[in-house]
Amino acid sequence: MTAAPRVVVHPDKQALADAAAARLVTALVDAQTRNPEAQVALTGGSMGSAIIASVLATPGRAAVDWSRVRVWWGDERYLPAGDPDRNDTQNDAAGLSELGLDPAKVHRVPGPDESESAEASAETYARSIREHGQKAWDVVLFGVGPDGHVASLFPHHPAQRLSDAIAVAVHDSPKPPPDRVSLTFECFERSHEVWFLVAGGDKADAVAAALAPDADRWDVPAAGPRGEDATLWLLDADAAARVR
Ligand SMILES: O=C(O)[C@H](O)[C@@H](O)[C@H](O)[C@H](O)COP(=O)(O)O
Repeated sequence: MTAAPRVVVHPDKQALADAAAARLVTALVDAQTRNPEAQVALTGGSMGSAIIASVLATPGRAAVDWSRVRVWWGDERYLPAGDPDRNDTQNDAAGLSELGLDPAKVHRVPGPDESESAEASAETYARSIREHGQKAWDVVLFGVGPDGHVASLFPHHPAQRLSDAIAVAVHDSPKPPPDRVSLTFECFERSHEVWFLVAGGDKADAVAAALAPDADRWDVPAAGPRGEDATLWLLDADAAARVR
């Protein structure tokens, strides 16, 4: 069973980031009372970095034992380590490296400097998840593109359809760069909580389409992932403008 989507609207992007950060701190503390380690999948985009900056500014963050948090990414642009366009580089710049994480528990997707191909990278990443990624993610964060994409699963792109796999190489992405590695819908099914963080009027149509009762993830990938315990759409007022 998965949880039906619930919508939470905040006045603006900063309020959304701050509230999501407080929520994340609480979720990680909770997860650490259930299990030795909390497992979180981060996202790129401006919201992926905004939540990290807000976590850093939240006094409550000291309640989390950051050395017992395992960090993953839902997708990565297939670029060399440290490239400014990589999701992890942008998250690092937002303050990820200042949280006190154990670098051995920060699982980065190998780029072309560390793997022969996006396929090989996806395989290596999937292997790490099998080894260290417990039974389920505690929290998976997603940004949503104006086209309704999540992670690197794009509308009508064949990579969406891969089954029996944890991670997939994505080529010919409609958004640059063309080569990426993404977790699959199947992998995201193992999530306790799935949170979509969406701000801005340019996302209003995509949000409404994803939340429509007859939404199909082939057309609107953001309609796909759901958490077992919670599926939260954390929006600012502009992104929520067309939600009924
Ligand atoms: O891989 C990418 O090209 C981006 O990371 C992308 O997937 C981003 O997460 C969304 O477009 C939401 O972006 P915002 O958070 O800036 O709205």
